[in-house]
Amino acid sequence: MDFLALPKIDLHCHLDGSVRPDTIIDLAKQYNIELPEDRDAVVQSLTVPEDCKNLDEYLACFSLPLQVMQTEEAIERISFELYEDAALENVKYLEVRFAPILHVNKGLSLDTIIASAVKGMKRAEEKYDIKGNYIMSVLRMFPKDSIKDVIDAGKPYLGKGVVAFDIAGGEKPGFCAEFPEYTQYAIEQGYRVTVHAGEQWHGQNVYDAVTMLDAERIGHGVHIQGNEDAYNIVKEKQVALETCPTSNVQTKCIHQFSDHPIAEFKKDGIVVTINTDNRTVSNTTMTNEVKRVCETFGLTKEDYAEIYKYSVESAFASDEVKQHLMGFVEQI
Ligand SMILES: O=c1[nH]cnc2c1ncn2[C@H]1C[C@H](O)[C@@H](CO)O1
Ligand SMILES: [Zn+2]
Repeated sequence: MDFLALPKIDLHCHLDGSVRPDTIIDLAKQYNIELPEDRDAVVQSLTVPEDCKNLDEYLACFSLPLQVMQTEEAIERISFELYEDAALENVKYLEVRFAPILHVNKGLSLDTIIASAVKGMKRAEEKYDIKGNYIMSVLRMFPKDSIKDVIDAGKPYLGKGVVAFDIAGGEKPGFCAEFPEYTQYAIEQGYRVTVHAGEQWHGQNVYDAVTMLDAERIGHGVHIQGNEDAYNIVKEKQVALETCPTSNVQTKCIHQFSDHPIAEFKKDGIVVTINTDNRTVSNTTMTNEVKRVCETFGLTKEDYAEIYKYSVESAFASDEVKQHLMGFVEQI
């Protein structure tokens, strides 16, 4: 298979984890933000170390990108460049997520932050054969008082570049109990819902995210393995798992790539998708993720076509866009 040429879909990609290192350097110089001593050191600070111990250490790599992403121009540019990078490797549809509340440090309003991200995406959609949507993330460890503000700020963009609500950040057992009020509010406003769960070993969080938070998709979800209730509900309800295999190895969600359950899940009728999570932090691309999954687990073109179709079906896109994306299946 020519993995670069294959049509691809990425449903789980963080904006702040997917910034080009050279853009960070450029913007940091412009804004007088202190940088590590040379380009290699910048790349090192943005990319997860080989011996990363857990998700919390992984999340430390977001500090520098977030420092530069505090102006309209920076957010618009980074959004455009992410869609451009994906388009150039034949990603036909990309859902990008980020937490608007992490971009208010220099006084931007939530509206300006969201508008800038959407504007960069629209500019790339005009230039390249790619379509996209944004997902508004909130962080589990942050104070809850701004969550509804984020949901309200994204509402005018629903169907115009924003589609869904997500809960991200470090994962603790039982976190879902704190969030039904917020996912319910998001659903009432017209958002779709996806939740990061079952990434740091807590399969029960996946069950809770589906039953308590009405999550339609789950970010990662790897740890349904070992939790019968979680496994069964994901299978029965055909909840799509947004798996991000390279990231899962780095955060120690799994031990090594060949231990990833994606192929086993697929064989058993679970809806699996292949995604990047963070192109820069995880030092990956969709081409790399699809190649590694297909080669490690001996997946055929037909297997990949099925996974591609799962991604189309579970995308938070309009029917028109889904139909357009289905048109690429024959290129697989
Ligand atoms: O894989 C992840 N799990 C949980 N949280 C994550 C992951 N990747 C990124 N994040 C967090 C850090 C970012 O600052 C935030 C919004 O994109 O989402
Ligand atoms: Zn993620």
